[in-house]
Amino acid sequence: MSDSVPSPLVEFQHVTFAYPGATGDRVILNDVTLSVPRGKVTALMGASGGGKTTVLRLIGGQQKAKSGEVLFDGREVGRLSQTELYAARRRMGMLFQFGALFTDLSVFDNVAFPLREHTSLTEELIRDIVLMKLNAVGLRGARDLMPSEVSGGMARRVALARAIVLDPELIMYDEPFAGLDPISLGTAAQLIRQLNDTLGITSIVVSHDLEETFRIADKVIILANGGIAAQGTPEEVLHSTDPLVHQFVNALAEGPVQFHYPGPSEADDFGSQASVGKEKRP
Ligand SMILES: Nc1ncnc2c1ncn2[C@@H]1O[C@H](COP(=O)(O)OP(=O)(O)OP(=O)(O)O)[C@@H](O)[C@H]1O
Repeated sequence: MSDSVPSPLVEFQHVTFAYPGATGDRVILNDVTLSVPRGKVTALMGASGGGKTTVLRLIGGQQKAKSGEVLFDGREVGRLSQTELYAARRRMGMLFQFGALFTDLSVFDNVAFPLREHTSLTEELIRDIVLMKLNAVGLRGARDLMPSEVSGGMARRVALARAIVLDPELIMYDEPFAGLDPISLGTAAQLIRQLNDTLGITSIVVSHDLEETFRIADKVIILANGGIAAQGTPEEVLHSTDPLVHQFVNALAEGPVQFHYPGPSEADDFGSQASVGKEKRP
């Protein structure tokens, strides 16, 4: 059998996940099947609260699927022993929203932290690795600065250097562009693409920024209403005729994905004469 396409690094097979709620379980993912190809940049997009971060947490084993399988490199994450799970997590880098740095450690020591914590490498080797990673994000010269002395965009890059310092096979970015100005955003996006290709890693990017994300992604997965509305190349997704996807790529507030988090009706909260969002005239 010829098998030239490598197996995906991450696969979800019929995954259902719910958070317990006061009035019963709240289903966040319902029978979700998706795959993340090796060596590629996969974007995970969808309306706020749609479960994107939950997908990352299921991959990292911080949450467990209610049913279905979450596979990392062919092994079911939910069935790993504690030791195996830690070993799997060391193969994953995670960069959460603002990638908080330790404020009392220099840029260098921030990046060195995982190496000192998880390896017994000599300080000499640590120095070389840290400077190599800082070089990869263009900040070798900033090694002695404290986090309070770097800009937001630079801090993001330091956090990125720290996330790749243990040479992960998979790197998960949760909203890496949040709060960045357009120029830093473009740089950050290019950096994600470049690191993916030069380090030969697999990247998952959760993002709300359609333009930049579609530009750097090889694959786009759109989550909506607990399921997958689309998955394919950016081109395929852009031309999807699915109304959910159309709403999303055209950033429409009204459509099959509801803007409002489920809750009491406006009439319940504001009375039957409510006209929320409309200014009252004096
Ligand atoms: N620990 C928790 N306990 C209960 N509910 C949670 C918990 N974490 C998240 N949720 C709920 O699960 C849903 C999905 O959350 P998640 O963070 O995965 O969404 P998201 O797509 O990443 O959203 P955003 O784009 O706004 O970051 C949300 O409605 C949220 O309120």
